[in-house]
Amino acid sequence: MRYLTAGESHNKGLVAILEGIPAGVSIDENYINFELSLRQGGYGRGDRMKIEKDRVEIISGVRMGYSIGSPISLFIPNNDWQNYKDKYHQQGLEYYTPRPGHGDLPGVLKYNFTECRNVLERASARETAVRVAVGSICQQFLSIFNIKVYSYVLSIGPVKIPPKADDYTKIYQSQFYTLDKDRDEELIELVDRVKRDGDSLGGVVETVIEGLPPGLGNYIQHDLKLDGLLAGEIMAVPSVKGVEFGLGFSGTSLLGSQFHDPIVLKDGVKRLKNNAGGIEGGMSNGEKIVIRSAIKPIPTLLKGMDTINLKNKEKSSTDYQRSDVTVVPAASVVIKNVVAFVIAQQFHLKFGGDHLNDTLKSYNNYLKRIEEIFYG
Ligand SMILES: Cc1cc2nc3c(=O)[nH]c(=O)nc-3n(C[C@H](O)[C@H](O)[C@H](O)COP(=O)(O)O)c2cc1C
Ligand SMILES: C=C(O[C@@H]1CC(C(=O)O)=C[C@@H](OP(=O)(O)O)[C@H]1O)C(=O)O
Repeated sequence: MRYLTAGESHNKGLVAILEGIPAGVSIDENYINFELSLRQGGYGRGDRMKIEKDRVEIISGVRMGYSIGSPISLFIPNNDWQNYKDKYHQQGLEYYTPRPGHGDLPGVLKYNFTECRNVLERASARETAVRVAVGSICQQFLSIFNIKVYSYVLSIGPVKIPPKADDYTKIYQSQFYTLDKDRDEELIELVDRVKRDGDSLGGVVETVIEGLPPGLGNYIQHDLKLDGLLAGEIMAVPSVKGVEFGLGFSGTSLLGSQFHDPIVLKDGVKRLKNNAGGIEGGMSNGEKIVIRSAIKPIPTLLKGMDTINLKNKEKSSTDYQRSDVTVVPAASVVIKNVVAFVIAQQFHLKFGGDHLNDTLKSYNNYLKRIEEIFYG
């Protein structure tokens, strides 16, 4: 299973081709659109989100609501194209002040451009919309096997907002940790203050994968390891600067006897705790996979940052049009969906099947074989 995307932030729209979903999977366009709307939300988004109303058009690979095994191609229009179409292919959109933290400077140097427009159009996280569409198809495939992926915000800037017990129902239903006006008052004040100051915020997202069998990924080769594959795909989300599994960095101060998770037989092989975060030796071990991702603050700042103007090579401040102040909630939706892609890919690699029924048969045989190891 693989996918590619194309599209620029202010051009006509975004495209993806997802290959490898077996035939016979029910594909609900409304669910894709629901996930797209979640990605657009979250406190701290900027004015661009008032222009866009992301909806997917499925161009191929689905007939009468079911996948047919052919590549699934997707299109999401950019509404902002209406404001750009007269000037997009003309002079006048040049951007000469590369923003620290964005792709502007390395992109310009790499491609021998004289200004940043070509870089920022594609480096923009606008492209994550179509990755969410891909991932939400993968989620629909995984849900047939009762595998769930969800993400929520743990903190924004210095303010911690870990979900309380009740919140998990909300997370399951909307698959998203919406900010609550009363409970998250401190956070809302923080975002408002930082916005007034012309600055931006990052934060931490947690992602959980539930219902995975043991044995996805592989220990036999470096590029087959599940944690490596997940980390690579998550790190490729714009703004993500760190990924940890289970206890991650905080586990480094523990002794081995405290860190590792004892194995017991209780309705199957289980662990008494999950410090490993569900992955050992590059394979799922049957426990929940728990991942935390660090999201850096947004690079485009109203108050500007020191830079060099590429036109006259003089010291300058970055130019500002508009920007998000924080995208931690939106990033949580993107991360959930890129994770869903990796899990669907690895699941299908292990169990195969051109038609869903073949995948189901192979999966059930595997579960039976594992059960027989312990219960005959
Ligand atoms: C959903 C989402 C929206 C974003 N919105 C903005 C934005 O409005 N302005 C901005 O400068 N960066 C924004 N970013 C972050 C940049 O895209 C990102 O920092 C940049 O592409 C550089 O990549 P890197 O942070 O991975 O190094 C956003 C990121 C995400 C995930
Ligand atoms: C359009 C989206 O995010 C954009 C990502 C982004 C960036 O630099 O990454 C910059 C902003 O775009 P603009 O400069 O047009 O306001 C964000 O709005 C989106 O998430 O759909």
